[in-house]
Amino acid sequence: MLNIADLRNTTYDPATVMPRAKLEVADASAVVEPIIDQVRHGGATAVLELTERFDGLRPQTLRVPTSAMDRALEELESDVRVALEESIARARAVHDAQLPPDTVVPLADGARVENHWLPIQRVGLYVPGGRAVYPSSVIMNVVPAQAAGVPSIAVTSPPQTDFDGLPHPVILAACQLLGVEEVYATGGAQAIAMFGLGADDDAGNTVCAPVDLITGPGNVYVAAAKQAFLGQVGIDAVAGPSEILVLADQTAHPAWVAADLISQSEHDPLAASVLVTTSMDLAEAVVAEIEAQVPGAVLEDQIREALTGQQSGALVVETLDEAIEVTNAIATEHLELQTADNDAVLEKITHAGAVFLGAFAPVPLGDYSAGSNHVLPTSGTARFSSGLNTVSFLRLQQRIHYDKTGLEPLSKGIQALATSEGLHAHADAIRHRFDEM
Ligand SMILES: NC(=O)c1ccc[n+]([C@@H]2O[C@H](COP(=O)([O-])OP(=O)(O)OC[C@H]3O[C@@H](n4cnc5c(N)ncnc54)[C@H](O)[C@@H]3O)[C@@H](O)[C@H]2O)c1
Ligand SMILES: N[C@H](CO)Cc1c[nH]c[nH+]1
Ligand SMILES: [Zn+2]
Repeated sequence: MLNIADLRNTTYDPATVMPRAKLEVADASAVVEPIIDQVRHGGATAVLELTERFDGLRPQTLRVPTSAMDRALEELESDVRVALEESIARARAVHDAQLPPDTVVPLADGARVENHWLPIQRVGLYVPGGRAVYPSSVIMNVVPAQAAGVPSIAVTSPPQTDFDGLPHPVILAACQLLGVEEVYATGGAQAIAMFGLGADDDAGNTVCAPVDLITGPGNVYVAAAKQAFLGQVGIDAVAGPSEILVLADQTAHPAWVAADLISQSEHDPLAASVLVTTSMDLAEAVVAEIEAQVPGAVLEDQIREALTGQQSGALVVETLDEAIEVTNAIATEHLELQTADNDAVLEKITHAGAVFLGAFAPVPLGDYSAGSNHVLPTSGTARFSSGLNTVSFLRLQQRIHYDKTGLEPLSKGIQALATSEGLHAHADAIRHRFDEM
């Protein structure tokens, strides 16, 4: 089911050896443009109509009523509650530690600059709910926003047929545990449009106020809609399907590697599961394990489609350095290191959204409870971006404090620079303060 490519004694390009699945974002953009337009003109009623069209059911109200939120928490199974609370506590510890300190930089007498971090004022957090529902993504979006001090947090997730057109009750309960009261029952591009534009009811009352930043993972329609708002509203990332790469040598445990590769493939038929190894014996054992573990899996069809796609496979290379080079070139969302000396390999890893070290740090640990964030850069964007974190919800404001003593020694130099740029009014603004014009 997982194809093995033997790259030993061959010439290959690490950058193209493992192509990603083709994501039809352009096609999805054509679908989402009219959806966004409809929300722009029709507000909350349009969001409800579109929800009915794409999710097959119309929520009674777009905003989830408080009574439903309370009920979800009351009815939450105790083992799930305990696990959510543990996951929240660990995520809080990690995300609170990401809060950068303000700094004051004295530069000369009467001259200092301060670096001051400000929270984004209002954020809209998307929690997927199509093929699967993701209460864990509530935690991964809300906790960093709260760590950053965001005062206004709204969450949205698609309505579920089995739950009266409300988002999944565990999603609502997770919101309750986190103290988030503003929750909407809509998904897809219409949810992103609601956040980006705001939505009023037919009488002109605000149902959802527009947000300053939209974060959270989602399918290709969610990604295309986020892309459409780029530049108008902050966007964390335009996410692609989930990805795992396991870099392993002969010391790895084949059944566990196989299970980890299968785990991420159940997210999406386009999910990427890749093994990069120096051991043909391991590659063959992992493939045999996959053949044994997949039949009968709950999401077997989806798993098979993902594992047999061009984006998934096992690559056998000659040396550990080659394995590291291929891994860095792929720049995967999740990287597992399962080698005899993971710390030495880690030193050479430059590109990966998050790195999981050793046999007892599998990706599902990070998906739920490690404390790290599971909203991570996909599609090779780990080359230039980070996973969702506390700083994603902050803006750096530089505060410039100069008095006359501070400005005077720079006066002539600024005038010279401004004149060299042909910007004489800039020079004059300085000159006015020290010379008669
Ligand atoms: N990176 C992460 O942290 C992370 C976490 C969880 C999930 N994910 C990924 O998020 C994705 C979730 O996708 P999903 O589909 O399950 O849920 P989703 O909530 O992203 O999308 C469901 C919505 O898509 C809309 N939709 C469906 N078909 C449509 C169509 N033909 N035209 C217009 N709109 C349509 C519907 O409105 C529906 O509510 C998966 O790819 C998963 O791998 C990523
Ligand atoms: N692996 C996903 C991110 O790619 C996150 C997730 C949530 N629940 C389970 N998994
Ligand atoms: Zn996962």
